[in-house]
Amino acid sequence: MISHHLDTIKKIGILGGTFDPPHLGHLKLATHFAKILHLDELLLIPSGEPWQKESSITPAELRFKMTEAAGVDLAIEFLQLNIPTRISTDRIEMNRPGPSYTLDTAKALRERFGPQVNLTWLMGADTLLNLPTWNSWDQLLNYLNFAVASRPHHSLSAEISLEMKVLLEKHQCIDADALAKSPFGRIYLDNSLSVDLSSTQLRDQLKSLARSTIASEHIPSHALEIVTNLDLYK
Ligand SMILES: Nc1ncnc2c1ncn2[C@@H]1O[C@H](COP(=O)(O)OP(=O)(O)OP(=O)(O)O)[C@@H](O)[C@H]1O
Ligand SMILES: O=C(O)c1ccc[n+]([C@@H]2O[C@H](COP(=O)([O-])O)[C@@H](O)[C@H]2O)c1
Repeated sequence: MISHHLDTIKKIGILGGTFDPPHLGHLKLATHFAKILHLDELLLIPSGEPWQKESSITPAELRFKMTEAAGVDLAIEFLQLNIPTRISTDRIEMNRPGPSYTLDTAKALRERFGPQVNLTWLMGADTLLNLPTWNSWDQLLNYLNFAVASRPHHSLSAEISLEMKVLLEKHQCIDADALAKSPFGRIYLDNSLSVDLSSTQLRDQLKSLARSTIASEHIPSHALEIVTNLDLYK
């Protein structure tokens, strides 16, 4: 009876990022969590004003277009893998003026979807390590769960701060199912991903002569079309 009720709770995953540009690391993260968390929906949310990034980032509208295009590649992958999660790219942070604070987004999504749904913010290990620098970070778990994927060069065990240890002691759950049962307030650490890719590395590679060969292996094809057509990152 109880488990039947829990199975009917809607599960929404959120992948926020600068996406400058989107890459296969983002797609693998999304695919992995869509599968193991049995997500009904996945929102890709390009940050409007990523206040911790350099000022030289690509304009938000172009990053949105690339993210939306990457969403098409992701949808094709989901179809091939029989993952029923619906994907959308959301303007919520682009429509809000000022620095993009995740807490504002979390509150707005909670309003939009209601108190019952499972809202889970997907992230790589680097993001969890950086969390204590975010605006009002200690309030985020009142609205969201966190699903955290391992990422090369960002070791949680080696780099974790004392405040993050305290947070994990209080909120960490043992498996993906436990997280899926709670609308907010849980952290699940997952060790199965190891994708050695970053947007920074790709932007550097796109400046080089071997631009097209390198990029096509690591940037989803519809997003790469925009990069190529607009000659981005040269
Ligand atoms: N290779 C990866 N493995 C696991 N998580 C990743 C990977 N790449 C990005 N992510 C996660 O995706 C989210 C959005 O990342 P973002 O758009 O900043 O990409 P990035 O590659 O980290 O960019 P940059 O190199 O510009 O910092 C973050 O939570 C980040 O941890
Ligand atoms: O809320 C904050 O202060 C905050 C600070 C840094 C990053 N974030 C969010 O974290 C997500 C990943 O960020 P980034 O910088 O790795 O692209 C993205 O959705 C950002 O808006 C949020």
